[in-house]
Amino acid sequence: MGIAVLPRRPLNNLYQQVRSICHHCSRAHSKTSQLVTTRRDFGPLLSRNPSIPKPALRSTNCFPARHFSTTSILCKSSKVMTDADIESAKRAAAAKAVSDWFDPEATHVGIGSGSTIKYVVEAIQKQSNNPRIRFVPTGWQSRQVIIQAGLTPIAFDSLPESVMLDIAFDGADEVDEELNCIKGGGACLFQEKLVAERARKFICVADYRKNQSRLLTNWPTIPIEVAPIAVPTVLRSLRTLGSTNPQLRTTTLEKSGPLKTDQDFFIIDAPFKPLLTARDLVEGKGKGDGSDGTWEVDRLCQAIKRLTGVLEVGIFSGLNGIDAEGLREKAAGKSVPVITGGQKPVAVYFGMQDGSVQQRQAGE
Ligand SMILES: O=C[C@H](O)[C@H](O)[C@H](O)COP(=O)(O)O
Repeated sequence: MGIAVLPRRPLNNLYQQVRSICHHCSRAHSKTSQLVTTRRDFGPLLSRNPSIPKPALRSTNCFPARHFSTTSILCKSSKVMTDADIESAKRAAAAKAVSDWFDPEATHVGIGSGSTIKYVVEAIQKQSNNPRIRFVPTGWQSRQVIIQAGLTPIAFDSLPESVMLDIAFDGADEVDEELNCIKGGGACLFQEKLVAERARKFICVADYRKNQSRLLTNWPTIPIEVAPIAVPTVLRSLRTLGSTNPQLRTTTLEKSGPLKTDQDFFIIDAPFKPLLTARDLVEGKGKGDGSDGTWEVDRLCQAIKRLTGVLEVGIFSGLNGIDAEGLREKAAGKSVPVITGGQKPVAVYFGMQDGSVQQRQAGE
């Protein structure tokens, strides 16, 4: 099941905006369709909607369901998905991704953050007990997952200059058909981008809810990591770029104030209209530079990144590891800047509702 929200309306009006679409039949549900929801996912966003009630069966037309992990929508033609089903989907995708891409003889492996990555580490553990592999975490939680699995972490800034990671695995909040990703739903994005760019190949693992043709279809906002002192300026600038209601992310405990990242920075969540792909630009579906209200993924990422006070943007776009390697080979021996790996995954694995795993590779 997926939830779509009418674009360009303030987040606090979501009660009026939500409509639901069945991933299985791709039709909007009637007003009598019901959801079972849980507060487990999207926690940071809940703080902006303190009046959100406890998990319950509710009518889809009065519930901000896209800010929750939707565990079932009672549609005749669709499988009812429980939390356990979604976790199984993540585990299946992780197992397949690791089996296809993890080399037990690797020396350095990047490990992302979030709820899916623990299944990746679980699958790695089953495949290898090679003590020589060093695992590079992307934040505090990621490091804990590595340590608890009995694997050996190495800090990103301890990597020898010449070392590139053999591979990096990570999750995503949404992936489009060109494999651009939104990341940072769990407030990790800066270190994830460092690690993805340092890897020869980045492999993304997610469940079916993240599989969308365009970014900002189901996931509502772009997470942006910002220096605390710059928050008001960046919020203003984001509005001029076309984000209707960018919000500083707070913790679920209101008195704790803004949520802090691993760098002690803040996160702004900025909604935009669904983003164009590079192909959309070629097909003339919009200018993609904000001037006509449309943004192409990579251009929006660059425009936000240029704002003073922004540490990093939760859009992973541009080159992937294979593209970057091609450029490195072309540049060999020439005095050009070092080209690191790409931000985009070379392959994405989605755990599907029916228990299967759908794989999408760059260039398909
Ligand atoms: O900030 C968190 C990271 O970008 C995660 O990789 C992303 O939010 C996906 O997380 P999950 O695997 O929990 O869906």
